Amino acid sequence: LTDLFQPYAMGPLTLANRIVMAPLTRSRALAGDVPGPLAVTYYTQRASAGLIISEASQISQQGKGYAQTPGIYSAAQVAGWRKVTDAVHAAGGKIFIQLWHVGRISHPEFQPGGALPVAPSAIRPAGTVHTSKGKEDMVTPRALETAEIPGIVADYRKAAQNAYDAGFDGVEIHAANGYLLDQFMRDKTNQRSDVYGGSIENRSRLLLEVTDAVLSIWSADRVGVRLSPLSTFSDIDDSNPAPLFSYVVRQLALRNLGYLHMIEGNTGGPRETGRDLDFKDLRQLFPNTYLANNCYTREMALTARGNNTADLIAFGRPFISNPDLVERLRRNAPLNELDPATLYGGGEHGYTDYPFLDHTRA
Ligand SMILES: C=C(C(=O)O)c1ccccc1
Repeated sequence: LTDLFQPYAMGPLTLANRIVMAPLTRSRALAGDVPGPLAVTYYTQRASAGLIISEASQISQQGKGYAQTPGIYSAAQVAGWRKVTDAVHAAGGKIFIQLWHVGRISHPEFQPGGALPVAPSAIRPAGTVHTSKGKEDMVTPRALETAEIPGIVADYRKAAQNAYDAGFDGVEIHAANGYLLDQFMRDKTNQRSDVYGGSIENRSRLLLEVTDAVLSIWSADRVGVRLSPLSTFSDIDDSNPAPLFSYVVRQLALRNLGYLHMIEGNTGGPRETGRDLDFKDLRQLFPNTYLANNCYTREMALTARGNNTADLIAFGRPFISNPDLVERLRRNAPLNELDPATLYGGGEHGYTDYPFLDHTRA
């Protein structure tokens, strides 16, 4: 018998079950990068998740790297998100927002005044970015001055306050998948010689300063951090991830954060990378909730609970095509297939029109 579908106490919150909707970029924000009415429907349809973590939401325009991703730095964005959180709460759900700064994974088209994207060091990422002109190579970013860092920390603090004003139940700091905070932590992208570069302590400094800024707004039990120690997504990597992420997890544990959200393996798969890092070791360092993610199936989630290798399991793509994923997993019912053509951009097709098991619900 499994407890996967039983309530779970996470600090002041009681989650209806141990199934979490992972953050999923859908590129459907409206003008001003405001979540629109379809977002209200989309998240409300999925409110049966024990916890919803919103799509990554940029803390400033500088933190934006993709078309139509929502922000959490303007009054209009806060008002848009308020409609989402009110509707999710009315449906009995719980929702955190993921705070995002893309760093170098961007393009001047998205940047204030057409400026270069910013990063710990001026190292051009391999890969392309979708701009209005189509797929373009990414550019060499500008290395941030040491004096600019406090301003970015302040942007995270303000975004955390905005998240509170927008009615979220908590915030997740996005420190995964090769974006700004990950770029600072990993030595492939951070070759700074100031207090934010070189040693593990220095490369982890920005994440911890951001975490402390968020903790000046939110109680620790409503704050999570997402990490992807072995991911190479967005051309990120580190020469020695085990000691780096052991240090980071210990530091997050000292802050008594509500949860650690771990992408186990390479983002989107494979889970096995052959690298010398054991996620069980990282979990042992963290006393509170461990939220495991990356290609989990129903069987893997049941096994994870059976072996207690994770407290909560986050599902991404399955939640896109199955608004009632929890009920389908509970019944071991068939899952709707994901339509990759409607993952990013567009309107309701592939967003709010996936069917429920009991077809009475639209
Ligand atoms: C925020 C993302 C992440 O964390 O990987 C993302 C962004 C664009 C496409 C897919 C995923």
